[in-house]
Amino acid sequence: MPISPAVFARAEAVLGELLRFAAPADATLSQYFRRHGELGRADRAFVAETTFAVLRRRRSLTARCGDDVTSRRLLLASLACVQGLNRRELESLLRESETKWLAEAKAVKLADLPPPVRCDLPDWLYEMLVAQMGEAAAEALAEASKHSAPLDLRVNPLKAEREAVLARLAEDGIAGVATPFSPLGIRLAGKPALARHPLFLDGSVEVQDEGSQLLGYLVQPKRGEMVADFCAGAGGKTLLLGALMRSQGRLYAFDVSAPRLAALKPRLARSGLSNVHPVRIESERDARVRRLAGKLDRVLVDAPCSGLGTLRRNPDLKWRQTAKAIAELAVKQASILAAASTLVKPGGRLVYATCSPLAAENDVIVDAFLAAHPEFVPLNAGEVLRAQGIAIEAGERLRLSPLEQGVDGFFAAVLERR
Ligand SMILES: C[S@@+](CC[C@H](N)C(=O)[O-])C[C@H]1O[C@@H](n2cnc3c(N)ncnc32)[C@H](O)[C@@H]1O
Repeated sequence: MPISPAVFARAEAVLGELLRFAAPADATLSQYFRRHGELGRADRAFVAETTFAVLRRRRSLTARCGDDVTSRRLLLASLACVQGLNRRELESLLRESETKWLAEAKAVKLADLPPPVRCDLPDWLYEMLVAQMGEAAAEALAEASKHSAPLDLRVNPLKAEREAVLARLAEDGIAGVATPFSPLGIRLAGKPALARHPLFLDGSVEVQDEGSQLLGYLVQPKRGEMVADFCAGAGGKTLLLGALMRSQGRLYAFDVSAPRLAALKPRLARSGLSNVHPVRIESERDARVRRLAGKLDRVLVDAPCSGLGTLRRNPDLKWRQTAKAIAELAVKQASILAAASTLVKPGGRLVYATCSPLAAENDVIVDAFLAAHPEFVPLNAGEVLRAQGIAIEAGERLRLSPLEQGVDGFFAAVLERR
């Protein structure tokens, strides 16, 4: 089917909005779709996929476009050079005057472009990654981060078993397999709309990247324990922690954002959990936090971070983040980790995690914390996971990436109070 010029024009309009970077790309896209209810499912998918494809490779596509960089040309260059559509497939869209330009765009060799351009990273981020892991690894990570992520589900063990969920999904024509690491994960082959599926509505499954699921296993909460998810947000990890506790004990879901905690409410209702206590706090030094000092068995700090480990889902982040923002985040991360650590009782566990590959947000924060808090000692993250039957190659600190494990980029350190 030739691409309809009308749908292409929609993609052009959306890309124009996205490239202003006024808001997160997924929010801008959802708002556009809400304003344009007349767009069907296939058209929405085309708009979403083609515009995100440009965000993933904005810098190399810009280089291909030459002097005249427009949303239209970026989209055409992406369709031709990345998605590999030929002249005939693009016939319905191409203007006479564009054929020579497109041939030139296609002739550009990625290998001839400067490394940050061919990696589709801003200079500052490319340099940070190279300083940390070397050129080859930075380039490989950048490449793996340009692919779209699969849709992962997590089975809610209070409501269902993974095998039964897989069988039910297959009956409904939804192909999926068990994830290699998380005992509760399912990786779907496509991206079906699940919001109205009975398994989603009755809380048997939630959408959660496998990497995010593994962080719950690092916390490893037990029934009846006192636990806090310090930066709970909309509760992706809270729900797993609550289920691992078999809905027994007390699980505080702290966050400074009321809208995010509000988004946790319907998910909690579906999950069947009754041990979760969402609490909006003013800051990490809130009196409601201080009151729990020394009382908790496990605390997860899923710190606010650059999100640069989630570029497969949020490719706009690499263009919206700045080195200055990373430095500011680091100050916040250190402060949250220090405050959260005061809740942990002797023998209790503290897990610090981010969805960023940057040492500045990860090892630097944990190293400084350990230096200032000799009462905490590191546990080996790989051993913690393997002791639960999760066969993963990991050392003291967990480092997950789209390149190595095919999941979002996560970092986690497991600490124990003596
Ligand atoms: C990485 S997100 C959490 C994602 C969530 N844990 C999940 O799995 O869906 C970080 C969260 O930290 C929250 N946050 C920011 N500053 C905070 C603070 N000082 N104390 C607690 N939470 C904070 C943000 O509102 C955001 O929801």
